[in-house]
Amino acid sequence: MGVSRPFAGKYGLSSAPLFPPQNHSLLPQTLINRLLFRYAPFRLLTACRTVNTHPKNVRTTAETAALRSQQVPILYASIPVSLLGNALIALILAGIQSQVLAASALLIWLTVLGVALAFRWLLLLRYRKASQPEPDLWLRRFRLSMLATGVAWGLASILTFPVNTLPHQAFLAFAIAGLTAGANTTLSVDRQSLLAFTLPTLIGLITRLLTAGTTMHIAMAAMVMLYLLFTDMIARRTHAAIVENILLRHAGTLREQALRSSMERMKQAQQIAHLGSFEWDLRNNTLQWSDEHFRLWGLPPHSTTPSQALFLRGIHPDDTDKVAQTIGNARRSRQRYTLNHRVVWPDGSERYMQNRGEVVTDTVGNAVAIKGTVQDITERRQTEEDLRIAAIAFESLEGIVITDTQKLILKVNRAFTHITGYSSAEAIGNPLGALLKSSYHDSDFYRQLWQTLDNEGSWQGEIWSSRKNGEAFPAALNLTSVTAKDGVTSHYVATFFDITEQKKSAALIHNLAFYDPLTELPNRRQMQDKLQFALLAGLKHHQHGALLFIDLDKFKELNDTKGHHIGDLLLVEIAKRMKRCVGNDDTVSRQGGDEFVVILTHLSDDFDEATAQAEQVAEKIRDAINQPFNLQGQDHYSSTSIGISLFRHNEFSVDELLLRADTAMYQAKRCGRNTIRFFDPTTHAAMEVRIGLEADLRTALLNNEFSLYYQIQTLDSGYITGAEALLRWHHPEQGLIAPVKFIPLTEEIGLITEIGYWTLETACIQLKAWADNPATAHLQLSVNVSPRQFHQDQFVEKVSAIITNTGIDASKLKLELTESLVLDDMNDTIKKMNRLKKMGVQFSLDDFGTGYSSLSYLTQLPLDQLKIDKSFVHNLTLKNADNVIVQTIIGMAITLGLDVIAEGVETAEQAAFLKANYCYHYQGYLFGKPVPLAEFEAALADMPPIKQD
Ligand SMILES: Nc1nc2c(ncn2[C@@H]2O[C@H](COP(=O)(O)O[C@H]3[C@@H](O)[C@H](n4cnc5c(=O)[nH]c(N)nc54)O[C@@H]3COP(=O)(O)O)[C@@H](O)[C@H]2O)c(=O)[nH]1
Repeated sequence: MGVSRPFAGKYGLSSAPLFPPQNHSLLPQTLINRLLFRYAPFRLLTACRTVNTHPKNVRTTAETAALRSQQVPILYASIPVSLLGNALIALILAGIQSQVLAASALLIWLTVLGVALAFRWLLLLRYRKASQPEPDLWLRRFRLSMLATGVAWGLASILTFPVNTLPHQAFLAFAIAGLTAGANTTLSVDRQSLLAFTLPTLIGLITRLLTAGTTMHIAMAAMVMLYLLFTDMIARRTHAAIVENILLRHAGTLREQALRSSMERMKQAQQIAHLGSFEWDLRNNTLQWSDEHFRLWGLPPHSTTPSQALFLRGIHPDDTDKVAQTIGNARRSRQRYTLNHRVVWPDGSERYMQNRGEVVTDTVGNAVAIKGTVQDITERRQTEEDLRIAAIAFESLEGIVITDTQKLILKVNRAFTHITGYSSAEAIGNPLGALLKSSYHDSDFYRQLWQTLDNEGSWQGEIWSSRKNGEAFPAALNLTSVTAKDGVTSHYVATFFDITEQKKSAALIHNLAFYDPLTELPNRRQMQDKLQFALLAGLKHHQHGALLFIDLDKFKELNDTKGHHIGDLLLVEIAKRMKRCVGNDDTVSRQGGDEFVVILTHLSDDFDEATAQAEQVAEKIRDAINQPFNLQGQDHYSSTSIGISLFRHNEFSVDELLLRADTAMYQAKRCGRNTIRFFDPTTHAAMEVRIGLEADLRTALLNNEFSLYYQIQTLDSGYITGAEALLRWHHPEQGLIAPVKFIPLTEEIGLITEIGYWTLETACIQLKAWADNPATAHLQLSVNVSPRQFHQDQFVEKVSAIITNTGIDASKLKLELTESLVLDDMNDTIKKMNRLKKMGVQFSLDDFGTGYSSLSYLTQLPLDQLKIDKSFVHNLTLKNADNVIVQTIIGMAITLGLDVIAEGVETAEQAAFLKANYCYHYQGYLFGKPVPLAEFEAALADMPPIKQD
């Protein structure tokens, strides 16, 4: 089978016959070849399977398949018409031939033909039913059916050939010629089918004509053969044209499909690459956009007609000028351009585009179009940005190491080199584990580290690593495994900081927080922690511990006289000596100032023995501190007061213990310093009361809880000369509290000055009130002054201010001073008294007789009165010694020209004795107890003053 030359050339097919004749010059041989090779029934039946391997006549399998798929339906579609034609011709032929032939012969032939046609009919039915008919198979079946039909028609020439009637013979030949002519048109789509039909049909006729033997018959046979030859030639041309047509259509379809799929692929590729294309025809200002271009502008493909306005509308306003300028320049210069700009989608989101274009020119160089592409580079930009940030981050101050899955180093950053000393080249390829190794951790540590990393994907912690120079350094390390999308670990990343400085700072902070910077001893906080530990867990069962509260005696004086730097030197030396006095398990701490606390642990189970042990250590400390100190070349002697409190497992809280030791220390101070005292519960109770009172006292003045009571001072005649103002504290819970219970405390805590001025001012206000009333204008008021208040620098000024402010007659104010006050600093006392004296203030020496009571100092003081202490008055007439003392005091007063008053006069006998001994001025319960103002004034009214002679 061949195809036409042009077609074959175009499609690589050959028009050469499948079995070309070997020698064209030999006509009989050619004929034989044709008959044997080209027209042999066997050849016909197998032709569709034959593969032509001739290089110039190669038809692709696809083309063959396409040909088959076109041929078979055409052939089967021709069956109904063909059957009808066959049946009609057969019946007409049988009708005509029956005139001259036996019916039996015709019947046989008709039956044979009927079977062949029925076979074709059934074949058609089965073909129609086949869901996916296999073209080769159905073609072979078709050809077989045509061969059967051809044989049946060939038999017609043998069985229905009338021997004697030429017209009937001619009719037969005419019918067969018509039949084959019809087949030539319907079967030329497949030459094999055509030949399968025509050859047996005509060979039957030719054979019958030749066997008739007449010249006419031989001529007819020759004519039939010529007919066969020419119809075959026509059939070949028709067939070639049909095949070419089919293959052309097939090739066209293929090209179209290829083009379509190529277009589709390009569209997909553009969509995947976010690459749109455009063409701008400058002559008519029209734009063509690809689907993707629309999408890049945030629009559905071809939802609108692309235009310059649409293009510019999509550009970010800030980029419009740049875009217009770049494209304008390209248009003028005919140059290609590339520019990046933003596009704002209708929903407001922004995308980054890369726009490339080139100018198309006509033959004379005029710009006629701009073609180009637009690509969404938002993700790429983001990735580039991420990479840039990652690169910056990689070069952070943190050491970074990236390893492969074998934990072999792939990459390190500059900080890594800076910290470890290893260059990138030295590190890469080495195991990370080797870098992390140091003698600070055992193998278990590293095993757990890698295990945690493998199991949990990360490890964080502090690790000691080594630098290149062998120096170990602490690092805060973070190990993380990097997993790919499939969850498989692809890398490990180690980030670390050198925390050497942090560690140093932390140690410094710790020292500052827990140690006293001067002595380097544990400070109060650490002492409390240690004490807490000793109480909870530090002591074995039943074992005792002891807390020593140590306060230096007169340290303030050293500080004040020699300066703080000398005081600091002493504290440092004392800390050293103390440390030498205790065991390794014991703690010496500095509380602040000159206070130290020592915790002794592991003392005996036996209380007495533990007491002895603690006392022994305390004495050792006291003795050590009693040794002279050399402070900048000068000897200094110091002493301490030590309070001790013993404790056992969790018996007391830290605060309780400290309070106990402090109380004991306070006791030691009161016992004359350089003393050791153990905590005594009685003292403690007193201390607790004292502490409570102290707290209350601090708010008493503010809360107006103080008042003055007044006690009459009278002459023997009953003339009331005045009163002594005595302070009273109305405690909100405890009621009235006597001065003996709180005055000493106010002196200790320094509140006495403030309270003293309140007393003085209140008394002066009262004096002024009395002065304004003629009935009381003569009254004097005695006010007690505490030593601390009197020795205050501003005492005189303050008293003066009160006198001035209240507007009293200063001579009506009598300040009572004690002997101890006066003797404490005689010079200062005399100066102050003289200054006040000049204002008119009077002075009485209180509690006289209980102290020094020396004439020598009395003469130096500007006194007005001596007040005989009530302790002597109490035993008057009962105790001769007191009688003598009182008589002596009265004598001294008379000698010095001073007034004398006796206090504590409770009985008439006492008053009589005093009067008999020339003391005419009294104060005591006999005349009146200290009472509130109203009572005092009522008593005044009841006891009208008796005029003195
Ligand atoms: N610095 C200040 N000291 C003050 C002030 N007010 C009082 N005091 C001192 O408190 C001490 C006790 O005083 P008080 O309890 O008020 O006792 C006084 C009298 O009540 C008591 N007195 C007087 N007469 C008798 C008596 O016949 N019998 C007796 N048993 N006691 C009597 O004497 C105290 C007065 O003493 P004195 O001041 O020494 O004259 C006492 O030391 C007060 O000084 C104050 O405001 N400031």
